[in-house]
Amino acid sequence: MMWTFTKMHGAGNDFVVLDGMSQPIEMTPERARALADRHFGIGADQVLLVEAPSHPQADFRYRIFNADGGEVEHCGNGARCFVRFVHEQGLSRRNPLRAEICTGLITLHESESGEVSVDMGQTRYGPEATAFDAAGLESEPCGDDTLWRLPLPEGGYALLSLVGISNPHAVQVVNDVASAPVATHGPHIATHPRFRQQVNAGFMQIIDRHTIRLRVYERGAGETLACGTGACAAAVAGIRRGLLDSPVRVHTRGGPLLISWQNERLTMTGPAETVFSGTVDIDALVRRQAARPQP
Ligand SMILES: N[C@H](CCC[C@H](N)C(=O)O)C(=O)O
Repeated sequence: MMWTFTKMHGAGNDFVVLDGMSQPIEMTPERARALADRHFGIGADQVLLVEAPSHPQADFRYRIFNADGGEVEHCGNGARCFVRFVHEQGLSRRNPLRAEICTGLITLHESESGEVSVDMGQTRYGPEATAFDAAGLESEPCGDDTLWRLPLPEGGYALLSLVGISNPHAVQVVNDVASAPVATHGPHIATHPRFRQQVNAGFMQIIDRHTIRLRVYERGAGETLACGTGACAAAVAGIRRGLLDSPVRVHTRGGPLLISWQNERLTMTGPAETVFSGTVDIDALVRRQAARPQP
């Protein structure tokens, strides 16, 4: 079966975007993995699927699949690309758009300059918001936040803020993101059994009260050049810890994002880029990848 797709990115976090309105698309973990594979497929951090909504007030349903094939709750950079895609493909001229995600509705607005602002929906905190098993674990208060001491393989512990932006985040402060142990502590935290649904592991460096640098080891994708929900989680954690004030400019390896958090309303603003479009024989792609010799 031939699928038309568009390759896009938001601050370097890249996506395969599919219009499930004009073509019959049934997404499976195998198909998402095959599309996202950077050597045998198209290559992306996530696959985004645009569908007709089931919520009466939504314009579209917006589904997100990580490179490992898992369907997840939210993707901030993807949301900006989603609204650009809908407008570019002529699926709707509405602006702002209302998209249905698993926890409700988010509102997206594309400005004349091409920047996109997203009302990121609900923000929650703590173990309940991140499916974290805190039993028997030490914690410490920090401003309005609670920091959890997650033991590290080499001894010591990571001091984590737990934030839900519909998807789960564990954020820590580091002295220097460039030298932070993202490649080792990232997967340790992201796949730690205490996180029953795994977690996105954020490493933020405080520059001043309105500026941070951030790296995120993403659940189901590994380190990405940018993570929109991760930028939101880091800004919220920093504000709750008393280290930051809204708005927060978040410098990621793929570019800057602006996060505003006022009266519990969380807004992210940033770029969305279309790279190319194409067609792919999805069944042949999955078949070829299934036939690959195992190392
Ligand atoms: N890896 C995330 C989904 C993508 C989030 C990120 N790409 C963003 O821009 O928010 C998760 O498993 O919750």
